[in-house]
Amino acid sequence: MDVSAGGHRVAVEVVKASNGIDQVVLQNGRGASARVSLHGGQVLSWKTRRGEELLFTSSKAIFKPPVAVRGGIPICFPQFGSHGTLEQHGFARNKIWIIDDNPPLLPPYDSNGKAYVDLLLKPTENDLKFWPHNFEFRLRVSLNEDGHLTLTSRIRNVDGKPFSFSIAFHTYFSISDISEVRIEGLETLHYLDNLLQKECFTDQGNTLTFESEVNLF
Ligand SMILES: O=P(O)(O)OC[C@H]1O[C@@H](O)[C@H](O)[C@@H](O)[C@@H]1O
Repeated sequence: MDVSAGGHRVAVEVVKASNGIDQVVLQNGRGASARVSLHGGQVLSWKTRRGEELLFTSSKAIFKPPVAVRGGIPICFPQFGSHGTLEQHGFARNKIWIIDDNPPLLPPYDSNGKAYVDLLLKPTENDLKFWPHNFEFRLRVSLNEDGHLTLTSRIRNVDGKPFSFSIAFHTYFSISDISEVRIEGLETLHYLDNLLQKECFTDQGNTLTFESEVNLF
C-alpha cells in the first residue's frame, strides 16, 4: 500500500522472512522505517532516516515460534515477568498474530500522515485451557513523518467476564556506549531488584546509570 501524506509517500509492505513468517515493513517516505513480525507482533527493526538501527536484536536470537525472539520490542501479555501462573512474560510474544484488515476506528490523529499496520491476536482453544479469558488484542504499530514509532494496544474482553492482566513493551534499545546512558524521571516509583532477591525499593530521584549488571522491574 502506498499513501501520499504531506508530500511524502508512506508505504506499507508485507514480505516473507527467511523463516517463512510474514513481516510488515513500514516506510515514512523520508527514509525512516520499521519492520514488524507477525511472530509475536514484535517490532524487530526501527531505523532513522539516516538508516541507523535503534533496536537491538541478539546475534543468538532464535526466529522459530514458539521460542520468543530476544530483541526488538517483545510484547509481554497477559503476564509480565514471572508474576503469575503462565510462562515468563506470557504467551503473546510466542504466537503468530494476523493482520487486522478491519480494526475498530482509532482517532484520525493515529492514522493521518503515518505508515501503520494493525495486528490482532486471539486465544486458541489451547490458550484458553491455560488462561481461560476470551480476549482480542489489537496492536497498531505506526511510524510518523518525523520517524517516531508508536505502539497502541487495545485489549477487548470478548465475553464480558472480568479478568486482569499485565502488559509491557519489553524494548531492547541499541546502545553504542552504555556509560553514556542515563535514565531519569522514575522518582517515587517502587521497583523490585531482581539481583537482590526481588527486594523492593523506592526510587529517590537519582539518575540511573549503568556500571554493572542492572535488572530492575
Ligand atoms: O529471557 P526472557 O524471558 O526473554 O526475559 C528477558 C528479561 O526480562 C526481564 O523482565 C527480566 O527481569 C530479565 O531477568 C530477563 O532476562
